Amino acid sequence: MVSIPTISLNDATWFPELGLGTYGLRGDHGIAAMVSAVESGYRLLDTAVNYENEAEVGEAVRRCGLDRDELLVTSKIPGRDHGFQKAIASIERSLKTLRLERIDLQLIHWPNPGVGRWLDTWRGMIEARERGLVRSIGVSNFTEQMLTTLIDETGVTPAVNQVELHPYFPQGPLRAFHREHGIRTESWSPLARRTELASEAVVEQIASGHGVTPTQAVLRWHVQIGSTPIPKSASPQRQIENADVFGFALTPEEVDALTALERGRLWNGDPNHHEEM
Ligand SMILES: NC(=O)C1=CN([C@@H]2O[C@H](COP(=O)(O)OP(=O)(O)OC[C@H]3O[C@@H](n4cnc5c(N)ncnc54)[C@H](OP(=O)(O)O)[C@@H]3O)[C@@H](O)[C@H]2O)C=CC1
Ligand SMILES: O=C(O)C(=O)[C@@H](O)[C@H](O)C(=O)CO
Repeated sequence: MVSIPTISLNDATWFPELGLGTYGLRGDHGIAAMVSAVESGYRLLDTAVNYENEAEVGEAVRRCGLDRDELLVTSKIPGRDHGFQKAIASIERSLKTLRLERIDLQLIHWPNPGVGRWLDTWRGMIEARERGLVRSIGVSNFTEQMLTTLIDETGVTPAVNQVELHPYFPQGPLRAFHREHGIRTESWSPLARRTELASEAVVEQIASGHGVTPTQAVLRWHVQIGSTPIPKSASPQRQIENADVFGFALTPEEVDALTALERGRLWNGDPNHHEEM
């Protein structure tokens, strides 16, 4: 079993330095994959209303037999549920589907600028936290400008911003903003969804120097730039490989060499334009 270290979020709750993405993990196979991840040491399961697997995530939490307080579940409000009351109702539906009494980290999945209600949605999440439905609140795919508005208008700083982040899109300016405001960065598609990243010469070279796999070198890079990666894997073996990145360290030069792979977003997901209902 791998021991995954934790950090403190800006609301003084704990948060792991690495978690499990669950997009595409559904049905009995999905539950088994999540349970095996928890048995390997994962303590954070990342879901969303739109993944249509909250029922499976809740079942995995119950089946793995750990004390509920030892596990964190993240879910995300979709664009169709934006608005103050609609956000609260969305969270209540998620709790019902999960069959859990609390969501540990609730995020706004995408700002959906065309809907134009992310600020009201944030206010709804603040209310949901006050009612004890969720423990921590954060956002996903928010820009510096949007984060500034949330903070200025409500006085509540998101605990987390989960964004596309990998060596091809290292998000330097956004990470600097997060650091300045005490927002934890979380990396989605941390392996760039297994595009050619793992076979980049520089990744292979760094990995072989440490006696680890290219995937482990990439995940270690996330840890060292201060972002929590949530790699998805359905395979128990690959889950262990992905989590086993806390026994070696990249040099600052190696971190920089991976960051230098930057070439931009891999998908058409600019939060200023992307709409996802
Ligand atoms: N907030 C947002 O807007 C978004 C959030 N997310 C979240 O981020 C999570 C992770 O991102 P995702 O897009 O899934 O992409 P990842 O970068 O995590 O890549 C997942 C792919 O890599 C493969 N893989 C995983 N580990 C290994 C390994 N060690 N060796 C070889 N192949 C491997 C997986 O296959 P296999 O399962 O067979 O191992 C899968 O095909 C999602 O599951 C979701 O929870 C994702 C997109 C957007
Ligand atoms: O997986 C998620 O959480 C998403 O939001 C995806 O739809 C993501 O936006 C995507 O796949 C973009 O191509």
